[in-house]
Parts: sequence; C-alpha cells; structure tokens
Amino acid sequence: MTSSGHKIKVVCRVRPFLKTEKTDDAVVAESNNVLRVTNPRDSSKDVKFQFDACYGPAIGQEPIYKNDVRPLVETIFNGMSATVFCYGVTGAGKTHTIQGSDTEPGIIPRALEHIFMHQERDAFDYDIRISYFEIYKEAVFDLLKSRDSSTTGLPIREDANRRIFVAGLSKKQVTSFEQFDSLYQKACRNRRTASTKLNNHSSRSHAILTVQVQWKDDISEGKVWNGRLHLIDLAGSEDNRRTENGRDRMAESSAINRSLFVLGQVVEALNIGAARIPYRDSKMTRILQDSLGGDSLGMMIVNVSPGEAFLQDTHNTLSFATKSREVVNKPVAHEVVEQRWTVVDRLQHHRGAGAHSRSTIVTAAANGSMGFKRRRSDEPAIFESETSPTSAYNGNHATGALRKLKTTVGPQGRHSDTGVTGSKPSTITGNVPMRRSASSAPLPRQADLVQKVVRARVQDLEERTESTSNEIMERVMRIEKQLSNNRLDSDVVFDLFSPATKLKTSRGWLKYARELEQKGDIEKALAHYQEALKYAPELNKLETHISKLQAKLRKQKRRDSIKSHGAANVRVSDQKPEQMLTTIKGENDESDGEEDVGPLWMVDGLAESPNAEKAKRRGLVKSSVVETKAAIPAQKSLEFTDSAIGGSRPQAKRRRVLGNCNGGKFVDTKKRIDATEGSVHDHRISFGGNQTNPFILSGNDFTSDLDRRLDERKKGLLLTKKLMAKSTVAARLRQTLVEPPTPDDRNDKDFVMPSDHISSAESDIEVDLSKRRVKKPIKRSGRIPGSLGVRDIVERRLQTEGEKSKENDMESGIIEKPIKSKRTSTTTTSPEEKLQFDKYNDISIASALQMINSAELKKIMKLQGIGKRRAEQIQESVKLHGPLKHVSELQSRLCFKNKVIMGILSTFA
Ligand SMILES: Nc1ncnc2c1ncn2[C@@H]1O[C@H](COP(=O)(O)OP(=O)(O)OP(=O)(O)O)[C@@H](O)[C@H]1O
Repeated sequence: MTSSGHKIKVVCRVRPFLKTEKTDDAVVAESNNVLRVTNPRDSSKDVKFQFDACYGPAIGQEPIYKNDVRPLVETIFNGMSATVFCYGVTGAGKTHTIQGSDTEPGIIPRALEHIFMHQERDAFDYDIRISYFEIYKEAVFDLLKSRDSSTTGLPIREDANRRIFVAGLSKKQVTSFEQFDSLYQKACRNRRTASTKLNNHSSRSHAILTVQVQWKDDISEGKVWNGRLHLIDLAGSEDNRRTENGRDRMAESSAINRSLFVLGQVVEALNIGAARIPYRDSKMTRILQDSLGGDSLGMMIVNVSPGEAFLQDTHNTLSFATKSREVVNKPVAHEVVEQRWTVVDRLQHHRGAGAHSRSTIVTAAANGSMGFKRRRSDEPAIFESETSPTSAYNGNHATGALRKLKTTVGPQGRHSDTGVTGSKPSTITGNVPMRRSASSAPLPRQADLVQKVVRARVQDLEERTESTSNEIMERVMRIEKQLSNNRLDSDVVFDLFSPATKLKTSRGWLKYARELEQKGDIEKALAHYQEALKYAPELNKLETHISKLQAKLRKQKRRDSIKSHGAANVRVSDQKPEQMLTTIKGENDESDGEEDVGPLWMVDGLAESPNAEKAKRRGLVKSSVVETKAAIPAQKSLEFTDSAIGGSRPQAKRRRVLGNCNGGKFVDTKKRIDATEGSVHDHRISFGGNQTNPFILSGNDFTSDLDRRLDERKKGLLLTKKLMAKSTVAARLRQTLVEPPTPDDRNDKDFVMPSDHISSAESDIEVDLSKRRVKKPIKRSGRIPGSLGVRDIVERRLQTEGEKSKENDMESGIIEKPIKSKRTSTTTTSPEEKLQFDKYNDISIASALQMINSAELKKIMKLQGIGKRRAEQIQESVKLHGPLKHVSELQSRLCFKNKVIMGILSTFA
C-alpha cells in the first residue's frame, strides 16, 4: 500500500494437469505466496515469482474465495467498488476460477450467494441489480439480452465526470440467488465460446458481470449507498501457432491479443507514472479503467497452466502479473448524492423498475440535490453513474455514518474488519484518502419542501413519460447506435438540437445566405437559405424569399443557356412565347391529319410538350425537357438557324413542326436543310423523335443519347447515319469501283468489268459530297450494252422506294428502309435489267465492304452477324477475284437485310 492508495492485489493460481497432459514440475507453488517456475531459456535454472497469494493445483475453489475474494465482496457493503479479474493464457483456468462448474462453483456464484446472505441477514433493504456483458472483437454485447446476427455492439461512454459506462446496458434486479442463477446461466449461454486446440470450451470474449448493491442508510441521515462488484473473466491470450486457429478464430484471437497487449501497456504506463495511460486503446481497458489505477479496489487472479509445455506463456503471464502488482488504486466509498439518469434509465425506471429507485431520487433530492441534475461523482461505473465519492470508508471504520451502522449491526455485522484486513496482506487497510461529499444535508424543513416538489415532479414525469416512453426509448437507442458507429444522421442531429439552438443555427445560415445574395451568388445563397429554413420552418417569409430566388435563378440559368446555345445554333428572336405554340402532327397518321398533342415549347434549344406523356405514347417525342409556360422567357422565342439533317418522312414532318415553332411561321424545310447539309454536326441536341427515327437537331446533348441508343439497339440505321456523315466514304467507294480487275476476273465470262462502265466515270462522276448528289451526268460511252451506269443503279433503287422516299433520300442522302420489299414490288424493271441491277448492286456492296476500314467492318460484322473470318475472306477474295465471285453469298447474306450496306450505297447516290 502506498500513502495515497492501494496496490492491486495479485493472486496466482496454477491449474492441475489435465488428463491429456504429461506431468512435470516446471511450475510449483513453493509457499503460499511464491511460485517457482523453470526458466524457459535455461531449464537448469528456476525463476521465483512472489504474489499476494499463491495457489497450487491441489487447492480448490473455496479457499481462494474465502481468503481473497470474500474480503473484497465485503467492501461493497461499505459503498466501495471492487473488481476481480482473471488473467492468463488460454486454457489456464480463468473461466473455471471465476465461473466454475456445478460441482465446483467459482467466484461468481459464491459472491452472489454471499451477497444474498447479507440481504437476508442485514437490516437493510438492499436493491441488487446485475448487468452482464461481453466484449467480443472490440464490441460490447449485453449478455442478459438475447441477440441475433443483426445485434450491434453497445457504445461505451464517458459522462460529464469522466466516468465510463456502457450505454443501453440492461440492469436486472435480482431478489434471490435462484433468480440470479437462472438469469446467469442463461446469460452464460449467450457468451461466445469455441473449441480450440488448447481448450475445448475456450472463451472468445471478455465477460464482465457487475453486481450493484444499493441501500438507504436511515441511520446515517438517510443516505443512499452504492457498492459495486465487477467480476471479470478475460479471454485468454493465444499463440495462434499452437491453437491452430482458423480464419474466424484468428480474427477473434487477434482482438483478444490486442486488448491484452493494451492491458499490458496500461499497467506499464501506470507503473512508470506516465502522463497518458492508454485506457482508450481497447474497450476492455477502457471499461477496466477504474479497476486499474482508478478508485475501486482491484484484484487480479493470474491463472497459469502447469507443465513445461506452457513454460514460455507462464513466464510471460507471471512477468506481467508482477508488474501489475505495482499498480495503485485509490478506492473511495460511494454515496448516492445526485442522480443523473440517462433517458433510457429513466424510462426503464418508470416502466416498473420499482419503488426503490424512485425513493433514491427522492432521497437524493432531500439531500439537497435533485435527480436529473449533473452529478458530481467520479465513481467508477459500468452502470451509468449515480453516486459520488464520500468519506464513508476507511480501513478502520473509525468515523462516519458507516461506523455507526456497523455498531448497530452487531458482532455478526457486515463490515467486519477481519473481512478487510485479516491475516492476508490487505489491499484496503490504512488511510484510504477520504473524500467529502460536496453536498451537505439541508435543514429538515427545507428537506420537506424539497421532497414535496420532487415528488410532484417525479409524478409528473411518470405521467408524461408513460405515454411517450416507447418512442423516446427508440429514439435514444437509435442515437446511441449511431454514436457507437461514429456517425450521426443529420435528422438525428437535428432532433438533438433544442429550439433555441435551432433558431441560432438558422440565423447563422441566414447571415451567410444574405452575404452571398449580396455578392450575387444566388445559387449558393439559395442553398444557405434552404438550410436556414430547415432549422426554422416557421419562417414563412423566408419560404417566400426562397421561391423568389428559385425563380430568379431559373431565369438566370435559362438566359445563360440561351446565350451559349444561341452562339452555336439558336437565334433568339423577340417574338412572344404565345407565338411558339404549335401542334405536332401524328407521324404515323397516314392521313397526315393534325393530331393535337398539346403546345410545344422550345426552350434553351430543347423542346418539350407539356402534354409530354401523350406525345411519348404516340412516339412523337422521345426526349425532352418539360418547361412550364412561366419558364419561357417572357419576351423571347427561339428560332433555329441550324437544323436537322436526315431525310425520313417523319423527320421531315418534324422539321415542319420546328418551322411552326419558329414564331408560328412555316419555314421552308428544304431551304433550311440546304443551308446545313453536309456541314459537320458535332453539336447535337435532341428535339424529340420516336424509337426508330430519332430526330436530330444540333447540340451536344443528343450525341450521348445517340451513342447510347446505338449500343442498346444495335440498329444499322443509326450506324448508317454515322457513316454517312463521313464524306470520305463516298470518295473511297469511288476509288474501289475503278480498281482494275484481276486476271481471274477477266477470264470469268460472267464478270462485268467495272471499268467498262465506270472507267470514264472516274472523272465523269462527280459526287457532290456536301449534298451527296450526282451533279454531272455520266457519260454513257464505253458502257456495256444493257448494263447500267451508277446513276442508273441509284435511280432504279430510288424508284423502288417510291417517290416520296426518293424525295427524302435526295434531300438528305439517307435511306431509311430496307430496299428488299420495295424492290420486289418494282414493276418497271425488266428481268434482264433486274439481273444487271443486282449484279451492280452487289458490286457496290462488295466494294463497300472492301473499302470499309477495320473498325467500321467490325461494327458491321457485329450488327449483321458476319463472322470475322468470313468477312476477311470476302474482302480478300474481292481484292483478288473481283466482287462478282461473291455476289450470291453477299446477296443472300447481306443484300436484302443489310441496312448498313444500303446506307453506304446511298452515299454513292
Ligand atoms: N483449478 C482447476 N481444477 C480443475 N480443472 C481445471 C482447473 N482450472 C482449469 N481447469 C480445467 O482446464 C480446462 C481449461 O480451463 P478454462 O476453460 O477455465 O480455461 P480458460 O483460461 O478460461 O481458457 P480460455 O481463455 O480459452 O477460455 C477446463 O477443462 C477446466 O475444467
């Protein structure tokens, strides 16, 4: 013992050899406090360790309890806190010592029996409560509650007095040993154990049982006393090379080893008087904080295994234990002078925890301090704090109320000095530093008054909490859980603020918002105003202001957007929005009748029908942005100076729609197209369009949409359009067509020399790349009689598509539909001509295939299902033998189904 405190008592226990173990005398209890151990480094030498007590393998449970634990248990009836914990490597007998078995009950059952014996014997009405939890992989779990896989760990908290407690831990009142026993047995089954190579029933967690004994001392001016006993079974440190733990066990094991390592560091730091004690580095040390260098009485039972096999472990354990003997605690007795219950406690209390707690509050108040105030206590606790240190205890019980009490109880009294001092080296004798209670009892009259007020408040609280307890309980638990996970949802935080704080916070946001608004940063200001509103939803004016700002911001954004779009492809005219109202014609409507799908607004280069759903259902509008009427700039309408490419009929129709939008005037579609044809449209936006015929305007937005659709639908049509955009396609196609035939080709009587009809065309045919139109007539000279020129081919094909399609194609250069059905219905082509047509068509196809670069080829192959090898073969063969060799295959494979090739052909047109 030091002048200012008590050293932790360290007792060593050697377990007997198990049946499976080979006996030797490596570890021997030489006397009742000396252990002799063979030096693991040099077996010819021994090392001796001295402890407060030492128990050999032959000693049973009873002597340990009687000699060393019982005196500590006695101290709790003096309002002290005591801790007993078992330390040692796995399989050394910790659980056996603390818990025991049915035949050999350990410290826990014995201590409880002892406590209940007091209850029967003493004149006081003890309120005995237990809590039992385990620390498993650095998470705290309540063992008195059943749990499932979703159960999360309980948080460890520190209260205002820096006292540690486990938040949300259940406390069960027990009135008899039998009741405790059944509760405890059940709880033990909840504890995590597993079989390892070194212990069939190895504890995988640290288990902490706390027994709280509280009573009212009517003799000593009605004070309420609070004693606690913490009985701890630490998980054993493990050498995983020996345990042969699997992955799961390893994770447990590393958590165990780590916490024990921290325990070692804590002891080390305490011994050297370090400024920082690393209690916080593990949950176990944090909880044991008050038992290690704190203000409770501490005792460590060091369990060691006998035999040479464990020599190194034993040596390490004993070295640690020796160090721990130096740790000094400063025990104090605890009188309940104030209460600061957690909300959960209060609720639990009011749900029926019994009259005792209530009387505690009343008593506390009568003592000059009201429950629910901040407590002053710095008592160690695993339960939430309820007490404060007082001067009640010293080893001789020379003074104070407890002395009176002891005298009253008589010779069999609870606070026998022998229990504390005795023959054993006492940990709690001597001059324990005395702390005076900060409170002093009020005068009797005042006390009456206070009691009355308190009763009224308690009653009121009971009534109010009854109805809302469940809800509050849930909320509190939610907060606790979130805190334990180091995260707090904003709504929870919000919930925690008081009305005054909310108002203050709101003001803070408002201040920033105003500053930002003054600077002209409306977007940020708006965000700040919205935050402010969250905290003060009652501010109606603020709500209105926010709406105004939102409108302002929308306008501003639109203006900016129009400006930027206007530069590229939109001209802003001064027409009124009403003039932009239009209707869309039903695209599938053969009669071309007008179908009202609602007004079409054009804003920022995008279009939308307010009746968008209807329009979408009809496949008229594919993608769009809905803008309300109010959102249209008041004085402006939009006129597109850059417009669509594409030549399908529906698209043409939509172009008209676009024209209609243009201030209500019909704009000559053709003219507009002419103006933009052939230009590179790297800016595209979506104006609308249905699934198969996307309607393309200029602007960036559509490009990604186009790509997406391309991917999704794998439509040759879209790809065709892409290819068409490349003017080089046509040029390359031309080049291919004039390539000289191979000798094989010449020998083939069916082969028609391309040069025969095109050779001169190389210079004659002039494809206007920008308009994709053949300008100069082809010279017919040198053409094989009956064969067709390129222009003829094109014309034939266009004929088959019908006049309207032709018109479209000529306008835009895009052939949208497969040629097959139309061509077969052609009546104007003679069989002979048809044959020629097909041949030339196929020449074109093959040539087209040849000229396509590998990336394009890949796409085509993918889309059309042509194998890579086959495509390469065709290309090679076309190079060598000329295209006609493959006409039939290409016909069957491609001609009538390959939209891509048709599209390429159309480029040539
Ligand atoms: N004093 C003893 N007398 C008889 N048997 C004992 C004694 N101490 C331990 N044993 C036996 O040794 C084995 C291991 O003991 P125990 O489970 O208590 O070890 P432990 O230290 O708690 O191990 P772990 O840390 O792995 O939980 C058990 O079978 C137990 O019955």
